[in-house]
Amino acid sequence: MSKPFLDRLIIRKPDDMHLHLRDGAMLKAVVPVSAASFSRAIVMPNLVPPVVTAVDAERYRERIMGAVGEGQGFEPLMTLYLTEDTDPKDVARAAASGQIAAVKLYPAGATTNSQSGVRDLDKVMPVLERLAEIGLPLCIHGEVTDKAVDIFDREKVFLETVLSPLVARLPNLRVVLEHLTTSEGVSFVRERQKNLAATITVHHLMINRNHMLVGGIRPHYYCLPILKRDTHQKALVEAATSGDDRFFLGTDSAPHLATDKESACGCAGCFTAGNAMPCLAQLFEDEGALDRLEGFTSEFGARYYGLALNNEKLTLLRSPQPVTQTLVYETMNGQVAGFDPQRDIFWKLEDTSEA
Ligand SMILES: NC(=O)N[C@@H](CC(=O)O)C(=O)O
Ligand SMILES: [Zn+2]
Ligand SMILES: [Zn+2]
Repeated sequence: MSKPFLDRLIIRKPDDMHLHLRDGAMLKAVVPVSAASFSRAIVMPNLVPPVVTAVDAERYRERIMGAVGEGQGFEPLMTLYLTEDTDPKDVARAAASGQIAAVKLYPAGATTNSQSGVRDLDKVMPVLERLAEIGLPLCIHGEVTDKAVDIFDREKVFLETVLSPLVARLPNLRVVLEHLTTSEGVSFVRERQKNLAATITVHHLMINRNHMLVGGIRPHYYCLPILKRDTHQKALVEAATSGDDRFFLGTDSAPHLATDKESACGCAGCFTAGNAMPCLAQLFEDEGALDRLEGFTSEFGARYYGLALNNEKLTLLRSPQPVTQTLVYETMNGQVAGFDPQRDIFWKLEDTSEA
């Protein structure tokens, strides 16, 4: 028997556990896009200059709130950018006052605006020890930066040479391995009993490196960690749709101006905030796992971070025809390309703009 046909899906409003909102004109353009689908977001601190102190985070939070659209609700959950000069006492104070939800570790040079990140893990050990004591999560961009390591292997090598010894040394440190891209990463998370979870992005679930490189190079799919081969994509889909609560959504929606990506040396990042939820509804439906979407997008992340679940709802509608995706977003400084999932998406957000 065929499954009952659903044309409306109402779920607890999602949280985006990994999001880039930038600043200035870009911030104004992208905050309302995220707020349409998400109640809360873990906001990445890789601005220029980075969000390093509690005061930086507080000011940034205010700028974000100033960009939330009329009638929208949105709660930014702030993070601090870990540097080799970060003071453990400052972090503990900011955590105790509720100003931050996590600290973010960027290996220096690994990704966009990571120059101020960590070169020598020993230098930040006092901060990590304090995080383990107070139970504040450490979000990690898990790639090595060694020039000798192939870009497609950088996550796997990070797990072996950095994360494995780190979690052995600090078993009480609550880690979020961000934007997981490999089957090795999926296994690594599954094998640990506690204090390790991973975010998975929409783009790593929907596409693989062939979509980026076959028939022409598509700069809007260039992101870090770089898209891997389809076997890894399949492992991520399996993890995300399995109902295992150690895997949850972090879109890593990372807007750059189109001109900065369509370039001889283009920026890394995919802007997925606008159609993240319709894409995921399609993916979970195609996998026969629509009943597991809500856990992945709206429950597992909140629980890992020790947050109450959202009470608001998000309604997704299924249309009989594929829905045209928004591929161009305007900002005061230029255009940003929306994510093209390269497959038919029948789901869309309910339009709540009319009274
Ligand atoms: N993911 C990306 O490709 N880019 C992110 C940085 C990051 O999350 O690594 C960005 O800030 O542009
Ligand atoms: Zn990253
Ligand atoms: Zn990111």
